[in-house]
Parts: sequence; structure tokens; C-alpha cells
Amino acid sequence: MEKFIAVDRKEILKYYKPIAVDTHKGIQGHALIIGGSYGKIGAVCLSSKSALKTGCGLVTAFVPKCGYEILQIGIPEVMILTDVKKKCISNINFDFQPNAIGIGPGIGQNEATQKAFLKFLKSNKIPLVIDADALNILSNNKAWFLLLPSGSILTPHPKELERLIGKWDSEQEKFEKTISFSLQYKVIIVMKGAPTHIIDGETIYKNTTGNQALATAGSGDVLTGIISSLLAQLYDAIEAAVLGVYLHGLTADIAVPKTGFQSFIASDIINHIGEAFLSLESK
Ligand SMILES: NC(=O)C1=CN([C@@H]2O[C@H](COP(=O)(O)OP(=O)(O)OC[C@H]3O[C@@H](n4cnc5c(N)ncnc54)[C@H](O)[C@@H]3O)[C@@H](O)[C@H]2O)[C@@H](O)CC1
Ligand SMILES: Nc1ncnc2c1ncn2[C@@H]1O[C@H](COP(=O)(O)OP(=O)(O)O)[C@@H](O)[C@H]1O
Ligand SMILES: [Mg+2]
Repeated sequence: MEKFIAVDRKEILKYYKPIAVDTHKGIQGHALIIGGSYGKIGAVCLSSKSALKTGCGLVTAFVPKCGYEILQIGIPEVMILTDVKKKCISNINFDFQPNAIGIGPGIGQNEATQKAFLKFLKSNKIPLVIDADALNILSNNKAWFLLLPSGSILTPHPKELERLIGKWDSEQEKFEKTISFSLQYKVIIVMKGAPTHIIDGETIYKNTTGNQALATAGSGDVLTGIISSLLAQLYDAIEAAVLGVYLHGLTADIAVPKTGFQSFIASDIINHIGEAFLSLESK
């Protein structure tokens, strides 16, 4: 039996956890963002910066070598690990224990990257947020879904969702197929769109924030960073997905009276995350 929840401010305040006075960066969550390829390092910049701006204590990015200086100079707060290859990821290798991993923004589908992703999935036990080409690679290799830790969060836009579950003839069929997929593989599916729905088995969350300003390059990459950050801060997977989508949309609602729809870009989401949090704190 399906359960439907409208995600408004009242619902969000049930999950939201203010930052403790005596916290420190070592216990505030460490997110790892894995992605990027030649020409698409910007996607990792957007995800990593939004992870920091959503409150996690530490963020490390794993990118191909060509991303090193771009990230180091662009976002000095982010730590960087590089692949042996220059233009794409070929071997995912890190020697610390992140609390959550966001993988996919800008990663591409190079054969070496696909092999590296499979090797990573075979040993990984850390909670995951999976986006963009990491999702597309999985869609082409459905057996790999069995390797995901349960409660992993997938964030497809409609075209990526179609690659995941196949075509649908009606909205109802789209939801039925997504629910079946979520139940079969024990994953949370963030069906990005206008509005975004979050599917957790038979529970459907409908987000109530956001607007057409978000129809801009990189806005999904920012969402991946936001959700990865919340997951690293030890929110439950479903809380991280629902709160992340709500905050992401709220930034656009707050910004649009100042920016208009047209001039709003993905970096404006990042610039308004603070105001989105403040609006949750206000009475
Ligand atoms: N600065 C950067 O480095 C950027 C990198 N990006 C990366 O570029 C890669 C490719 O991503 P794309 O999503 O463009 O490629 P995809 O091929 O997955 O998606 C593009 C296709 O999906 C359709 N589509 C997208 N949103 C839709 C919607 N809401 N309704 C219906 N159809 C929709 C488009 O019309 C197009 O046909 C990803 O790895 C992404 O992370 C992009 O996020 C843009 C910015
Ligand atoms: N018209 C719209 N109204 C509300 N949200 C939108 C609209 N268009 C796009 N979005 C949001 O913007 C994001 C786009 O994600 P995605 O397509 O993955 O972007 P990218 O890959 O360029 O980063 C999603 O969170 C989606 O819900
Ligand atoms: Mg995307």
C-alpha cells in the first residue's frame, strides 16, 4: 500500500538537526566526491563546494589529474586526491574512511572508468549517492545494482530514470516502475523534475520547493553535493534525500526575487544554501 507525504516546512522540521555548539570538523562528517573528466571538472567543483556549504566538516574530491589545480585553486577548502590518469578516472583509491560518498558528476563513461567503478562497488560499504554517468553505467549493467549498500540514493533526471527503469506510458506507470525498482534493489530514488519526488519503497515524498530557475547546467551536480553532505553528517539516507531536495529547491525560491529566473545559475544555489538553512531556524 503506497504512502504519500508532501514535504513542506513542517515535515522538514521533523528531520532537521541544528549544528551542536561543541561540534568540530572531525565529527561533523567527511564526504568524498568522486567524479570529473576532461572538460567536466566543473561538475565536481559544484558538488564539492555545495557539500561544504551544507555543513559537513571535511570534503575530499577524487578526480583525474587534470582536475587537481582547478579544484585546489577554485575551492581551497576542499582536499584533493587524483587518479593516475590525466583525463578520466581509472582506479578509485583512497586511504581514509569517509562517512558518505557522492559519485558520478562529470565522471563520463570511458571504459577504464567503468572498470574502476565496478572494482570500487565490489569492495565499498560506505553509503552512496549515485548520479549522472555513474547511474548511466549502472543502467547498462543492472547486475551491478546488487553490489550497492542498501539505502544507497540514486538521483536520476527523467532521461536517466528512463535509462534505469525503461520507458513509461503514463505518470502512474512511471511511479509503479520506480517503486518496484526501489523495492527490488533496496535503494532510494530521487526522481528529479518539477516537482521532484523521492521514492523509498512504497513511500512517495513530494517536494514543495524549487522553481524553473533550477533548469540550468550543474544544478543536479549541486544536489548530489548537498545530499552527500547530509548523509556524511549522519542523517538517515531518506532524511538526507528529502532534506537535501527541499533545501536545494528553497535556495531558488529565496534567490529568484533577486536574480530573476534567467540569470540564476548553479553557483547561485550554493550562494543561497546559508539563507535556506536560516529560514529553517527562524520562528
Ligand atoms: N560544468 C560541468 O562540468 C557540468 C557537467 N555536467 C555533467 O555532464 C554530464 C552529462 O549530463 P547530462 O544530464 O547533460 O546528460 P544526459 O545525456 O544524461 O541528459 C541530457 C538529456 O536528458 C534530457 N533531460 C535532461 N533533463 C530533463 C528533464 N528534466 N526532462 C526531460 N528530459 C531531460 C535532455 O533533454 C537531454 O536529451 C553529467 O556527468 C553531468 O554531471 C552537467 O551537469 C552540466 C555542467
Ligand atoms: N522547471 C524546474 N522546476 C523545478 N526544478 C527543476 C526544474 N528544472 C530542473 N529542476 C531541478 O534541477 C536539477 C537538474 O538536475 P540535472 O538535470 O541532473 O542537472 P545537471 O546534470 O546539469 O547538474 C534537478 O534537481 C531538478 O529537479
Ligand atoms: Mg545531472
